[in-house]
Amino acid sequence: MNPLAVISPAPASPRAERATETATAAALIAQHIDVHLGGRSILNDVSFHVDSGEFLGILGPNGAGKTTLFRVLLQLIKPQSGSIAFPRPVEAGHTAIGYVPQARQIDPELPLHAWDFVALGLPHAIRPWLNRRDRASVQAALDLAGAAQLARKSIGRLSGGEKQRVFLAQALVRNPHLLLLDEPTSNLDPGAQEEMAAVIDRVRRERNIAVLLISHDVNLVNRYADRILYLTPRHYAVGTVDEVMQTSVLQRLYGSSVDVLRVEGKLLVTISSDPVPAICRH
Ligand SMILES: Nc1ncnc2c1ncn2[C@@H]1O[C@H](COP(=O)(O)OP(=O)(O)OP(=O)(O)O)[C@@H](O)[C@H]1O
Repeated sequence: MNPLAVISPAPASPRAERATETATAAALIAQHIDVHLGGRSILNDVSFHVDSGEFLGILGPNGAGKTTLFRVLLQLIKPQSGSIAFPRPVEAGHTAIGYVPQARQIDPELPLHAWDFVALGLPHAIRPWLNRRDRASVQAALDLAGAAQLARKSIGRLSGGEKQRVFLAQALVRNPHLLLLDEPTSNLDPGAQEEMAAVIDRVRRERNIAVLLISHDVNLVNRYADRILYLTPRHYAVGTVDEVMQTSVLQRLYGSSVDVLRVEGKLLVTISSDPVPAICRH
């Protein structure tokens, strides 16, 4: 197994050394993150890094702590222990993180064009006018997200896939080094999921943005992610899809009988239960 693929808990020092080795290209280094909420351990000694321009897929069952991890990275939750570093210096006109939260609800009657919705992501959006540079930033973000043709449409009237592009544009408007995307393809049909993932992949390549994308679709992630972080309530693994999506690795993560099958080039995860194995929703 690649030495970057780790199962928690693991000895502390080798991981710390690896994080230091990758510091030059890293957009994010998280080390030994522990989070307790409501008296429960949610994240247990989680360490990983993401390089600039890298696509890290985040998988795991409901309640594993994926969104909690994003909230930690956004500094909305302070971990009980551990450290987070964003090694890339944030130049003028850039920001460290762009974020698209999970399942954002928009009133269908909201009288706001997609263009204005993206402008709300600017640092000084609440003012009577936008200057030329602000307007250029909004247009560039819409172009990058493949949403330019939606600019003058009401945000509430857009389809699910169109809205996701506009959400992505808003997250891009301040030129982030890191994009946190919480299930941006959920509730989309397979074609729209594929389109959205392809747009995200293009964005990170063109702009050298590190992408962290939470998804329950291992096959979608498999097509685009350089590596995955697989979280379960007690343990985690990080590495390439081939390294992590193995029966032996998932059995250690889940602590139960799990099978990873490859059927016609697609990954299928089943949790064995009597009498019929259940297909696992990550
Ligand atoms: N503020 C809080 N106080 C107590 N428990 C919390 C809090 N926030 C989240 N949790 C719990 O932490 C666990 C992880 O939640 P989280 O939303 O991070 O999971 P997730 O992996 O993103 O799940 P899903 O795939 O369903 O979105 C859940 O059991 C949740 O109930």
